[in-house]
Amino acid sequence: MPDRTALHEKRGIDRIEDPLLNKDTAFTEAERRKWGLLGLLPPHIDTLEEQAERAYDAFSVKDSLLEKHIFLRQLQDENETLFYRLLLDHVEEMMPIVYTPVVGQACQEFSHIYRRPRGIFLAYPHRDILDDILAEVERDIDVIVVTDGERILGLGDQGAGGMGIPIGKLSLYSLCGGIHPTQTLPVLLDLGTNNKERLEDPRYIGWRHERIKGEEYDAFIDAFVTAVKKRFPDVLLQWEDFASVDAERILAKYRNSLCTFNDDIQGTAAVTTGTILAAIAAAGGKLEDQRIVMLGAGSAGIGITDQLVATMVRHGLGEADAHARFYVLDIDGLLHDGRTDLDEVHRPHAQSLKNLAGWDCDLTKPIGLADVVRNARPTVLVGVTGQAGAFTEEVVREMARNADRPIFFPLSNPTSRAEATPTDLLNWTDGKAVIATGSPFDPVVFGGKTHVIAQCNNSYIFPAMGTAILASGARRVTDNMFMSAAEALRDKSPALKDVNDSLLPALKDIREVSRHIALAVARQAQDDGVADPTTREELERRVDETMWTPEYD
Ligand SMILES: NC(=O)c1ccc[n+]([C@@H]2O[C@H](COP(=O)([O-])OP(=O)(O)OC[C@H]3O[C@@H](n4cnc5c(N)ncnc54)[C@H](O)[C@@H]3O)[C@@H](O)[C@H]2O)c1
Ligand SMILES: O=C(O)C[C@H](O)C(=O)O
Ligand SMILES: [Mn+2]
Repeated sequence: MPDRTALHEKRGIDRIEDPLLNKDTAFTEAERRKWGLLGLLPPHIDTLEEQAERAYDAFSVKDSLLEKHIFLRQLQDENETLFYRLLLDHVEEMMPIVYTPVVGQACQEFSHIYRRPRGIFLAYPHRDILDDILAEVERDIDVIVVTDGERILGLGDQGAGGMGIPIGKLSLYSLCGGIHPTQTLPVLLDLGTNNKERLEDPRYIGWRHERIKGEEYDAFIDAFVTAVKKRFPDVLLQWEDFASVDAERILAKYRNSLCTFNDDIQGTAAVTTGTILAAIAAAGGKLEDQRIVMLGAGSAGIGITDQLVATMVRHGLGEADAHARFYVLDIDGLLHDGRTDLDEVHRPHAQSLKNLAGWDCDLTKPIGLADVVRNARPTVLVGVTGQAGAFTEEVVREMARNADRPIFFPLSNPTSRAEATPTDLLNWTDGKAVIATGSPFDPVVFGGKTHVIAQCNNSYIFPAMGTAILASGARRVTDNMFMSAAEALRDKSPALKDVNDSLLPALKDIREVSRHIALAVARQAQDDGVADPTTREELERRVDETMWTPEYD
């Protein structure tokens, strides 16, 4: 635990204005006297519960989702304990407001709804003094989430507005994983933006410049990582919403030199593997018997395919046989070994043209999704394109002709980017579709049956990853840790007990689920030798100790 003694000495209005110390109307009479707060506060003394009820009333009268987001963000900046108490009391209602999907709109509108700063903005013109900037952070930090804002959900380049994402992700570290908010730091690397609308917007708060790329970009990232290692040597550094090429290069370069992971690649892979395993187990099948189409070959698509291949290999399949079960498509169609435009990351995922002999389509032209589904007769279709409607009616109906319980995962965020809606999927498959989405959707009633739609979002994984790493003192993040997370999530699937139930546990149980995953991951870190061994009881004790519940000290 960091030493927060110095911060605790704040008095008067400074104490009220510090969101980590503020109790507002819940300061007791004794505290008001001790800290010079008498007169600054109205005389009534509330409990935290009463404050949460008042805050909920105020939240409820806001008439747009963005207004609700602004309200909650403001509360977070005023009183973090109350913010998290309120969120925990209303997880299902409020998580979509502070996180996906509304956070997407908040990033797009960031410069217009901006109230006050949170976290650290590291802009390119300050590239020589990143150390000095981080040295000014008063607190010891255990978790950083960093973005350069270039691929914000499926909404593209949002420049400095991308800061909404690290803020939202870290809110979930505290809400779901129980990491104390004092220990978290959102970071925005401002290397410019190529979003014309932002550049032309007089209100834009970012560095008004086209994006820096190439060697200068890499040097900036290197200076950032060096500065982080110097100021916070043991920090967990999570990369989020970078363009795919940068995401992969950065992860490969730094994953063995500090405790770090990329959430879009690895967190997404773990949640999707866990959810697919649950879907298949619930239907009585085996992963290694599936034929899987991955629509989208970016960070998410490649990360998910890699982990599913690794899972099949763990289940006894040879690596080549496992790869042959996947059909991965990018914007130019199916990846196959006849294509000359594939890079190193994509080549292992290319189908062999030999395997496609006999396909009823022109193999010399780009092979689209409809061709793949007609010929390969897949049982699972995952969408990670950022393209709404990419699962067309034709494709979905074809899937339903070939599989009893076709599995559809339109995972793109936010809601407006989902490859298909659950309602369409159920209509087009006569209710046979097994569905999980990236953004939250309401349950759908079809044929008199209510289908609860699981939200297959990396939010089931990354907060637990943080808890596990802090509790175990892990020094690196291994692939096995993500495998353990996926399996631990699968084991919590309500569908394993009742095939008609949701594929994933309800968000109201997210703390319990995160704790379960965190324990599995922490144990794996020990088994992998990246954390020091302890007894199981000791590890459990540390996980529980790491998980803060929002209460006033
Ligand atoms: N549910 C989750 O937890 C989760 C996690 C990560 C990403 N995502 C979502 O997945 C989407 C993609 O994320 P990413 O990081 O992989 O992005 P990315 O930009 O790295 O990759 C997008 C990929 O989709 C391909 N593509 C685009 N249009 C296509 C089309 N019409 N047909 C076929 N392929 C097409 C591109 O060629 C590219 O390979 C985003 O919308 C993001 O919000 C969801
Ligand atoms: O942010 C999310 O909701 C999930 C994921 O990290 C994404 O980029 O879409
Ligand atoms: Mn992301």
